[in-house]
Amino acid sequence: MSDAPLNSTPQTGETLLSVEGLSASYGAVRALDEVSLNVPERGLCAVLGANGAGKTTLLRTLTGLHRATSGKVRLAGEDITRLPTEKVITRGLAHVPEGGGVIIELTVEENLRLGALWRSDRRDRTTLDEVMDLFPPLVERRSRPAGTLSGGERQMLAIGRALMARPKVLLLDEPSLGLAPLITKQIFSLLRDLRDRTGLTVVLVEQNAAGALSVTDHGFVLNQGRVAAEGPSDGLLADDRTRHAYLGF
Ligand SMILES: Nc1ncnc2c1ncn2[C@@H]1O[C@H](COP(=O)(O)OP(=O)(O)OP(=O)(O)O)[C@@H](O)[C@H]1O
Repeated sequence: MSDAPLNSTPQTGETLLSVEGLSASYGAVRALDEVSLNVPERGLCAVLGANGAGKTTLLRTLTGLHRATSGKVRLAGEDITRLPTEKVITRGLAHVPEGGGVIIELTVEENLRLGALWRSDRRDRTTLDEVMDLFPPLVERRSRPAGTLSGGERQMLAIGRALMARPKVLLLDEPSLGLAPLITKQIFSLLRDLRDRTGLTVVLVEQNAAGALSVTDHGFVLNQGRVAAEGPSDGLLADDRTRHAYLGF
């Protein structure tokens, strides 16, 4: 999506994000153990698993916030495994952390502008207007402090801020956390619309496995730092063994 307008039409694509044998540890705790997965261009993928399965560590390692002990991460064919986080962002990976991380004292617009800080080009205004178009509820709240927004609106703002960097891939860590079921559903549909309208590639980390599988195309299930199952989301939803063993429903 980096140079295309935010409303360009999606087409099917090849592998955009490739993870090969990725391992990461916290001291003696091996949080990721040879994780391999491929995310296609314009894919909408879920990464699922119980508490402590390694989902957050996977996202943090992809974006250079945590160092891999071995393995490779490639974005559009380029090895980004050892790049510092700011370079990973400029290459096209944007990360919405758990809780969104918006700054409540700043206005909606100021939060959005922060997302463009790492961009090398200076088309701030175009991107701000494009992002506002994607999230109509943010337009009328543009000058209000982010602290006055509802939980769902804050999550929208966090997503919008990540889009300001014009990413190729959007990584989201548990956007449903703390949201009511109806709002969670709206955020999940919004991600799907975003992918459909802009061609963005989305990786959605979730503990709400049923909700995430109902909106994504493909799912990866982590268990104790390893990929325990993967496949089309509707297949995983129908797979009793995987659901009972790893997804808790
Ligand atoms: N800062 C840390 N220091 C030590 N161990 C950690 C740290 N962060 C995570 N871990 C451990 O690494 C493993 C993977 O944790 P991670 O947070 O990646 O899992 P998760 O699937 O995101 O879980 P959750 O859904 O609870 O966030 C767990 O065993 C966890 O206890």
